[in-house]
Amino acid sequence: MALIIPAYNEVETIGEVIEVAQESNLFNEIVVVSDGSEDGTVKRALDYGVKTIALPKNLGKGAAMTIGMKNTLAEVIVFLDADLVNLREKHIKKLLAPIIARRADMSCGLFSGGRENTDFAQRLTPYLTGQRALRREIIDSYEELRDSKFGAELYLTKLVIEKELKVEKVLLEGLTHRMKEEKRGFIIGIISRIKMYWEVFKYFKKNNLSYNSISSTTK
Ligand SMILES: O=c1ccn([C@@H]2O[C@H](COP(=O)(O)OP(=O)(O)O)[C@@H](O)[C@H]2O)c(=O)[nH]1
Ligand SMILES: O=C(O)[C@@H](COP(=O)(O)O)O[C@H]1O[C@H](CO)[C@@H](O)[C@H](O)[C@H]1O
Repeated sequence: MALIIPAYNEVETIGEVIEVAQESNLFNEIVVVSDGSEDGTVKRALDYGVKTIALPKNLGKGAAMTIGMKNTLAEVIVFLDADLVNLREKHIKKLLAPIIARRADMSCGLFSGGRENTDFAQRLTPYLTGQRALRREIIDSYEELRDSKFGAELYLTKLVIEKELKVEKVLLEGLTHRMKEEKRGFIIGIISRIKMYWEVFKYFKKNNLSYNSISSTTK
């Protein structure tokens, strides 16, 4: 089992995410992909002795996830964002349980009871969550994932629709993340948020997805 953490300038939080994952002893491998970070993300990851790939420039979240997958042979993959706050071993166990028991092909972890604003965002768009576990065999196009940028979660959601995969939604109690406005300040945060939703929207349109089908995957 491998944990992949795509990370773009997440020095504040990545250490805690790696530490919890290491202490859980659940993973054979932890792969951090720094997506052109300019802060101390790479150094912080290396301090923990995990496999760390430092991309020289920012290629987008989908590319970081793809490069992470290409750097492990593990059959079961967990994706966690690097900006999580209050991550606990129980969250990782909950994400993995449906996959290990073969009840589901993918699990989607949703913030619950962490902070109202981050809970709210995930109630609104649960199919965009970055916290997932899956078997690598379900990925049918690394190129598509690589080029998807913030459409990466919609790519995974599209797989669920096309392949009629079984998804289990799990509540990750007390978990939250640093919002863009908290990481980058209000103005740059809002601009990054608009850019992110634009990338999600572009992927949605390009792939002729329907709101009903994507939202049905995390009902
Ligand atoms: O170009 C990017 C943007 C984000 N991320 C990572 O993807 C995860 C989810 O990103 P988020 O939605 O929090 O967006 P951000 O706030 O980083 O724009 C985090 O671990 C980010 O560091 C990435 O690897 N490359
Ligand atoms: O929660 C959300 O609405 C967005 C943006 O979160 P923040 O601006 O960082 O609070 O983040 C989600 O969507 C992204 C795009 O699909 C994913 O990459 C993130 O993992 C997910 O948390």
